[in-house]
Amino acid sequence: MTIRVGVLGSRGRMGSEVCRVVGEADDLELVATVDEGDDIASLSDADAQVVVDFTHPSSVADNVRFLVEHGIHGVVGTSGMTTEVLDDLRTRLDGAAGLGVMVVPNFGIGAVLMMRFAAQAARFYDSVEIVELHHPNKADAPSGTATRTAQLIGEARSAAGLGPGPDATTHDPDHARGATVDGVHVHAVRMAGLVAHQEVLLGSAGETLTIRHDSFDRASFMPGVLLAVRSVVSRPGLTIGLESVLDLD
Ligand SMILES: NC(=O)C1=CN([C@@H]2O[C@H](COP(=O)(O)OP(=O)(O)OC[C@H]3O[C@@H](n4cnc5c(N)ncnc54)[C@H](OP(=O)(O)O)[C@@H]3O)[C@@H](O)[C@H]2O)C=CC1
Ligand SMILES: O=C(O)C1=N[C@H](C(=O)O)C[C@H](O)C1
Repeated sequence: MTIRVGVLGSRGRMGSEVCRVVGEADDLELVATVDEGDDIASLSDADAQVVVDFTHPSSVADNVRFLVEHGIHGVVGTSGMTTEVLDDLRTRLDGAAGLGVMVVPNFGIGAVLMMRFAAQAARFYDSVEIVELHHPNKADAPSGTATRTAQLIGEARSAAGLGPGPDATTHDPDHARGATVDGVHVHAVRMAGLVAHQEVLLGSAGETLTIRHDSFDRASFMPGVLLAVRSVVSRPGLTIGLESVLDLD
């Protein structure tokens, strides 16, 4: 059975790639494309079954609400879905039998593994910090991937009974120590020439471990996007990340 797919943010860096790979897939049909200024109703008018969102952190929550209200499955790559928005979405999906939304902080298979490895390593180290590095056109900081990684590390550290890492800083008027997400320092670099990269640095007496992932091309995200599009139709409710469809859970 062919899945009817719509794309939100279709003229953007990610959305345009998604349109291309969906168009090339034998089991998917691109039925609607929407970008800034277009009417979102064209997604429901075209009877899209699954819509992929790569828009902007300021619009993604409203977009997903539209999808749920119209009985359309969602695959969300856009960053900036807060805990409050996710909780609200979970509640809405509870009342929408059979409908699924996947919110995926990073579709790169290597990035999913990096997050998993970082969470596994977290309990063995006193210190952990994240450095995320992106192209300079990125709107938000820290990245969705870094935020998710920090949450997973924070959960692993609390489950292991670990408190904050050692840090004698008492004076940091310009926030040189970066943002703090779930107790983990996150540093954001924006630089011409980059696409999407992240290092997780872990340290204890006499050693460090660095886990690094690099997306050099947006092609790296496409297998994960296609996997989510094909999976979401049989995954009711809210799914966060690709881990469960990759059998990592
Ligand atoms: N999960 C993942 O693996 C990945 C996630 N991302 C995330 O995806 C998002 C998009 O990234 P990227 O493609 O680089 O960004 P772009 O700015 O290149 O693309 C976003 C597109 O969406 C359009 N847009 C903005 N608001 C709306 C709206 N309300 N309805 C329809 N279209 C809209 C923009 O139009 P205009 O330019 O006119 O505003 C633009 O064409 C970001 O949040 C980014 O972090 C990116 C890569 C991978
Ligand atoms: O804006 C990007 O480019 C990316 N955004 C996502 C994020 O915020 O983590 C995923 C990836 O890092 C690329």
